[in-house]
Amino acid sequence: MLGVARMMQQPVQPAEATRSAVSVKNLDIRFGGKGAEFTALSDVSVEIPEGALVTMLGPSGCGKSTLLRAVADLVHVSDGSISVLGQPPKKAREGRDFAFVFQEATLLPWRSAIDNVGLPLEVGKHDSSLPTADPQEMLALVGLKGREKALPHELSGGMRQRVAIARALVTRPRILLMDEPFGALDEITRDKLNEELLRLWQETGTTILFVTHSIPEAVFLGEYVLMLESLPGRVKEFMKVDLPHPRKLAVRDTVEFIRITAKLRALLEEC
Ligand SMILES: Nc1ncnc2c1ncn2[C@@H]1O[C@H](COP(=O)(O)OP(=O)(O)OP(=O)(O)O)[C@@H](O)[C@H]1O
Repeated sequence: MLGVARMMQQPVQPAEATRSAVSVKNLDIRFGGKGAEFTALSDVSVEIPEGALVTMLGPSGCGKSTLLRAVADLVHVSDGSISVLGQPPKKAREGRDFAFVFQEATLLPWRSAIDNVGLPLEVGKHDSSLPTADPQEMLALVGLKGREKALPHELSGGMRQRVAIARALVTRPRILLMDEPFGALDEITRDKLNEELLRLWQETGTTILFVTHSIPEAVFLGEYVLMLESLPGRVKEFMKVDLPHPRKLAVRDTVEFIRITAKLRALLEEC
């Protein structure tokens, strides 16, 4: 019966279907051994269009990070499937098709900003077929031109996170997976980085999957918002954000922005 229901369920799709960067079909993720099994994600289906910036919202523990980690081949898929640019996540990882940015910048404290950015290139330097970008250019792209030689402790939290983003971009990933990357930053820095991320997204054309706890951040950044509900984690909503680009922070004062955030807040309360 479950199988029939699953076959009938269609993946949640954006209004204008384009090529998918990430295709998730009937995904189940369970943790723990037999008898102590916990279902983190159940029957999750979603299509992330190539080049889209999709923000992910949902109550704590609903499985946002688990979904991101499954796309990155860091979590075992119990049932269903994930396809990243038409291949299994493991293949996409080997081809460096995606990069991950975490809440903490996790820079090597003894390496300068430029050497931290260049680190992924050292790891894959034996394989000349892998795409690379110039670390200096990537630092300039995130607004850190002139700070190449600075050590992580000489940079602010926001600057360290920019270094982490530059490091993620240095392998020219087609997909950027971001797990609450600005969650630990103060509001002013976060606002600034939000605007910069939108600029980066438009300049690079990278597909971005971005986890956040902030509804305004999800709406400001998102071309689409994916909302998960909890226990077990399921898709609650996949919504297009109809706000024009390029977006500036002032868009948050518009009636349309307030309407969208109110709608999402109401949905979140149901989760
Ligand atoms: N490796 C693991 N082993 C066992 N349970 C896990 C593991 N990873 C995650 N979980 C569980 O899966 C559920 C989803 O966790 P996840 O971190 O994905 O949620 P989240 O939505 O990202 O939460 P938050 O918003 O609080 O960061 C939680 O109940 C968590 O305890």
